[in-house]
Amino acid sequence: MNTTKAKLTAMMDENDTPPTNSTPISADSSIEEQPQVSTKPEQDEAIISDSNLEQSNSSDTLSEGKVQGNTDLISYKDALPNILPILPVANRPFFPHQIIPLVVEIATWDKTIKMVAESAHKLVGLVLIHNDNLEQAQPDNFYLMGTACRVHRINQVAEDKLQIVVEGLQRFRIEEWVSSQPPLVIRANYYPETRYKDLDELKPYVLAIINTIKELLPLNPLYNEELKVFLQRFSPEEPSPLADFAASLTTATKTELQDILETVHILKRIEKVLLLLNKELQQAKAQVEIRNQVEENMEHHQREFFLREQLKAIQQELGLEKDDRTAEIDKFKQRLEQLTVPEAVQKRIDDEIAKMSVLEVGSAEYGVTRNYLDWLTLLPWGKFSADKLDIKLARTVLDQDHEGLTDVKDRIMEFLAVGKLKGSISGTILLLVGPPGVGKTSIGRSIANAVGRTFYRFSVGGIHDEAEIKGHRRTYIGAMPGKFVQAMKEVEYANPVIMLDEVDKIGASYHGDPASALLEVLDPEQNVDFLDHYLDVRFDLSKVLFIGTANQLDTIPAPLLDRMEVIKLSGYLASEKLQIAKKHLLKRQITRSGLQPEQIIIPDETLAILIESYAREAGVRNLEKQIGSITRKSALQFLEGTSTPITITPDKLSTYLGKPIFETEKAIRGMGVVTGLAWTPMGGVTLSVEATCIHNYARGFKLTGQLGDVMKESAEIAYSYVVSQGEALGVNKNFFENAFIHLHVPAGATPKDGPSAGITMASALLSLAKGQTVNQELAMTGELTLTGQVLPIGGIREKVIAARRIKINNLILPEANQRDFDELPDYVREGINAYFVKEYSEVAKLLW
Ligand SMILES: Nc1ncnc2c1ncn2[C@@H]1O[C@H](COP(=O)(O)OP(=O)(O)OP(=O)(O)O)[C@@H](O)[C@H]1O
Repeated sequence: MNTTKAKLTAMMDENDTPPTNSTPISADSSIEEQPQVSTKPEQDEAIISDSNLEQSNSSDTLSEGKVQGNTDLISYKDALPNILPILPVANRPFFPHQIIPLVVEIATWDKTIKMVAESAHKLVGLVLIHNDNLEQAQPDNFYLMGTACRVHRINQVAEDKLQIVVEGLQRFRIEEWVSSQPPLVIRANYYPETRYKDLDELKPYVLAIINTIKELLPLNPLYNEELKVFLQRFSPEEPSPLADFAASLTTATKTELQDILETVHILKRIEKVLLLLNKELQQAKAQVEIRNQVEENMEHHQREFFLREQLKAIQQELGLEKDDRTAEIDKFKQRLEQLTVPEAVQKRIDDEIAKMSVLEVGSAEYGVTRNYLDWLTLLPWGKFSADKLDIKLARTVLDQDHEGLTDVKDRIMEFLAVGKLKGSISGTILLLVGPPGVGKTSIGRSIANAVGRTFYRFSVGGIHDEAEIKGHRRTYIGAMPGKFVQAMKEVEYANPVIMLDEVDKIGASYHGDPASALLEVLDPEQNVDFLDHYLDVRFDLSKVLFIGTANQLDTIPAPLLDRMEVIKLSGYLASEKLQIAKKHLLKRQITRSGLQPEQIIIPDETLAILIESYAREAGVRNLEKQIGSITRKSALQFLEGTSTPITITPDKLSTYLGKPIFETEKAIRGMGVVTGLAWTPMGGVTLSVEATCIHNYARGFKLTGQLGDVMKESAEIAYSYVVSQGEALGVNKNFFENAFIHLHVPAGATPKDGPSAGITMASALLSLAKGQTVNQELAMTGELTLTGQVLPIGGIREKVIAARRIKINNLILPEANQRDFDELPDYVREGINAYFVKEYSEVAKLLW
């Protein structure tokens, strides 16, 4: 033995105790790093020869190993020494049939290995310990039964480790401790291996073991190797090694295995081993089943994956659809190529695409993400149409589309001119105010045409929920962006003309305040960074030209109105309507009915009567409808056989349109009746204020006609004024003493309000009190104060037009409104005698 090795002592590495690396389940790993052991130790490497074994004390052997009955006992040939050095093994006992490489710690076991190496028999006992701590291998820690082994080879495998190859020979019991400190030495009592020849009793058991091992073989391929090694050394009919071998194959616990080692009685041992083997078989089968299931699942997934990949490849090859997700994502990416997306938005899009690539197709969240990406990529980020800003062209477009409206067109041209100088027409919010059908929408459309922008129109009237403007958060089911983002998607450019209809009818409710949300959208300070709740990224609305329309200003929230540039359209005179009808409406309706212009003639005279009797409102929408009825009916006549052009003379109007809707409007005349002028969102109207004395028993004053608070107060002021100033105005001193007066403003079903009928009501009372009918063809408007001052009122243009309609040419107007009147176009003022008054006394003089 060389010096190094002589110095070495051996111990069992704590990881080395399981039988071989073929053990089905082993808690240790280092064993697998051990070299494979050949069944026959190689002589040239052997350090210890197996010759010259000492004779054992055969008288010490126990008879437990003998099977009772007609057993032909053959003792194991080797005689073994009484005094034996031992090494501890952890985790599993070592069985007599096994050959195994063990690694031992030099520091602890060098003396033991030296002792073995220097002995003639080269034997060592391997004994299982209770606590598996090889460093604390004290006598009381050892089980009592172990296996005597021959050491075949010793190799140094590391600085501090030796490997020894051992072959199990015989069971022994520790009889006595000779040395309880390393090297540990005991006196052994052996249980020699016995051959049980022709023992019929054992045969079925042996067969049972063999069959169970056979069953185990296909379940765990590692058993094959073990079995091969075993069969090279033993006949399968030798029950004792077979039982030990079978036990060593199992994954039974340490104590179960030690129990097998300690059961010397062969039949009992075989029974115990069979139990362990069966348990092992069940476990192995269960494991195989689980493995099969897992494999099956994996195969299923793999197959699916494989097929999907193949399908994708084929589709791509054929240029067919890609899978939905890839196709969608590609679509989004393609859209982005045309756009200039802000960085923050691009980041959001990237994040969402990444999310979409991992979500399960068909899951709710996938749908939400896809919709969101759809919106994000459909908006016209950085996409603008070029403004024309050609002033001449704009004028031409406006003139082509609209008759009259000179002042409105002028305002718009001014606006465009400023835009041209500034280089941008955005930032201003126009508001077109006027009665229905006067051309607000069509003016807006013409502006868009003139500057070459896309036009989008929607009504904000009746919006009660802020979310309609700013969108719902994506967490809502069915969430949508607000109207403005929807509009942007629709128009495909980030600088359209957006027309907001019915700004005066925007509502407020418990769902937030739509008016302030609208303000946020319109305000140039805020709309650069407009944040829609759904979109959740900012969109620049500052390049949009917003045009609002409304019938009146009163109901528009002040902060909103403040930011708007108001352009008023005040309804048309009959003469204007005639021109509009001739130049625009008639042509349009003839084309729509499929007629040729020469097939139908509607003379001016007929149009004038049509306007007077069927379409008297401020706008021209109803006029257009009536013309449409005539052209459609004419078209039918052509289809029914008429071949000559149809001329619609005035007398034929009732055949086409039925009875006239309006009787010729005349001012009602009489004592206590005075014609007033009023403004309504539908245009100007005339109204006759009536006063009468119900009785003379008691003084009193009564009002009817659906009057609002302001108008009621205005009536009371008129009454107080006339009563208090009665004498000065020429009223009989006692007239009001006992008179119960009733003042009524027709039409009784129409709600009215405002102070502008003050002088009219006072005049009605005065007429009644004086018993004098007022001058014919006189109409008036003006607010009255208690001291008789006449204050200015609004809607002069509408009121003048209304007066003209009923052919009243003498008007009494507040002096403060003279400028408004003077600014009216000549054709509106034509033939009107306006009397401007400052005090009621002046009115009184004009009445008779
Ligand atoms: N001055 C005009 N010249 C030519 N056509 C006109 C003129 N004014 C109105 N029209 C025509 O009358 C019809 C009604 O006009 P439009 O729809 O613009 O009215 P509106 O003021 O927007 O009404 P509403 O307030 O009800 O929406 C349209 O067909 C329009 O072209």
